Amino acid sequence: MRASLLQIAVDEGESVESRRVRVASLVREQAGADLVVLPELWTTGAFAYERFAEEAEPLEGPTYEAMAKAASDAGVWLHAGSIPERDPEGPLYNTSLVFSPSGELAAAYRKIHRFGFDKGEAVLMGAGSELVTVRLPETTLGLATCYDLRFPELFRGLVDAGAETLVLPAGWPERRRSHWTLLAQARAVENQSFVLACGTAGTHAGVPQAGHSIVVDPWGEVLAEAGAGEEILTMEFDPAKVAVTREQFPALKDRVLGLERPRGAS
Ligand SMILES: NC(=O)CCC(=O)C(=O)O
Repeated sequence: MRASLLQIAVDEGESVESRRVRVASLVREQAGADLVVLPELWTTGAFAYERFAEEAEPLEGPTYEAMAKAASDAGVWLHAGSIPERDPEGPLYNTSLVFSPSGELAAAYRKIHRFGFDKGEAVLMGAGSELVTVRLPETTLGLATCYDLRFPELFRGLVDAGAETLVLPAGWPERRRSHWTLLAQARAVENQSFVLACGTAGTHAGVPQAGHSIVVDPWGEVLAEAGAGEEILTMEFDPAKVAVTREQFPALKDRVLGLERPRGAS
């Protein structure tokens, strides 16, 4: 499979509308790829908390429309990163959208773990509660977003639901870049899955972004890694490697579920 990760620069000097048009055009240029991946909240920036409400869109809003069309124009599966979604009957959500090559919505995933502890996304957005997988002809995608990377149980749930390729849009800061690389490799090794993690470049809300989008194979080898700036990371990977790795080193079969708490713990 050929995948292109579009590591978009999110800077305040560019309006949301211009960036949307620019990104749609970059997606169109990926015709011939099987899968194109965009970062988290690339319209506003993942740390631009004060912009979430003003730029929030209904699920089928302007970003949805532009990305559905770009996916069908390019004839690619498109993980369109995430948008600040305005649910008419609820809070905002950090929602990822996946489109088929004909521009149909194949899946929407509301980020489960919100970042910020007692501020930012954690208080401004609602939490998703559903694991989401997407069947492509060559592999099954498991969806997660940015801070989710720190929660291995989510990825185990995705693997139990059939995921072989874990796709993670992010807006990860430069400050914690070492965690990004380490955790992407850990999720790949422990789940014997590909990890495609696409971050942003640039600086928004005063937070320099790490970039360094990364593709890791089920053995934990880094197949491709971007630099810090805006970049299109294109690479080929063989989805059959998941089954081979799981068969030759069947550690997933040795899981022990339902371990008891230590005696005396409440
Ligand atoms: N947008 C995010 O989820 C940021 C996550 C992050 O900075 C971290 O986990 O560290």
